[in-house]
Amino acid sequence: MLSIAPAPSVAEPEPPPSAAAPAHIAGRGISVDFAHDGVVQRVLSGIDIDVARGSFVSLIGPSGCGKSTLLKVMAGLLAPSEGTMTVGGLPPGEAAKRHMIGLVFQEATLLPWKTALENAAFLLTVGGRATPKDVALDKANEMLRLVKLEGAARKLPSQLSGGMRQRVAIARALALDPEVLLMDEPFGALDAITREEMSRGLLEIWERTGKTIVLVTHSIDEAVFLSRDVHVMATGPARIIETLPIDLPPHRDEETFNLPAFGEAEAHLRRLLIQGHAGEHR
Ligand SMILES: Nc1ncnc2c1ncn2[C@@H]1O[C@H](COP(=O)(O)OP(=O)(O)OP(=O)(O)O)[C@@H](O)[C@H]1O
Repeated sequence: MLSIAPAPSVAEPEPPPSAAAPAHIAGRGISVDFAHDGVVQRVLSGIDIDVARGSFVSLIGPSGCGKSTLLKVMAGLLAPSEGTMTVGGLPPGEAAKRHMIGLVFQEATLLPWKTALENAAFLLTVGGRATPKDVALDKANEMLRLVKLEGAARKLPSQLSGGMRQRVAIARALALDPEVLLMDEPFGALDAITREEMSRGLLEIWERTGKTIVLVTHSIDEAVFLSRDVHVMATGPARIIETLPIDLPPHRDEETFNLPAFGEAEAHLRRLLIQGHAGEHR
């Protein structure tokens, strides 16, 4: 089980935002068009989304509906064709430049010739605001402790399991101390048990750090277990068809799966996804 060791310099979670607090991530009328052989395909259409500071939300929807595309707009990796996105009140590209955004993808994409520790330190050692190497390695060590991987600091990626590599990728993203963590199917390539362990570990990291987390996942269970809100997308072109607040106790553990509210949320999301696949919301 991925449990979390003390990490003294990590900020305590912030108090819950008041109803009047502006959204940490705010998208208004987001549309994205891609051109193929001169034909324009509208992938996202008029999406409005608000993510409160310190919240944990998931995006779920049928394969190919545009979840990753929406995450890329939040990350500043893709400019919307229409609409505006802000992160902490800034355009996402500007927020990314200020290290306000951390990214974790399905593949850990570690540098194979660097150790786990050096990989976790990597983003701190590149770019215009590079940190001195000893400071970067101290921070990376602290992050490896946070993801319970300090014992593997000197190992190369080829000597780590898939789950361990993904934990290094999470440590690397957290090392810059971003306000926002955007995660695209981070556990998609892992087996079911490792995936559950990683989910519980991620929840502990979120509870400790108070980051704003947006997770793209295909797993309804994972979305319900981890999220405060689940945004459900449908295809053709993608829209958010429902935002479901997850009515479960704030602290979640093994027992959470047995609560009636868990089963109800899961069944509701399953129905919405089936409708989304069938395009009933078009
Ligand atoms: N750079 C691109 N150029 C052209 N089309 C693209 C590009 N990126 C994504 N698409 C198209 O946009 C649509 C949405 O893709 P996206 O990866 O966002 O979906 P997704 O919901 O994340 O899918 P999955 O769940 O399978 O990962 C797809 O039809 C895809 O082919």
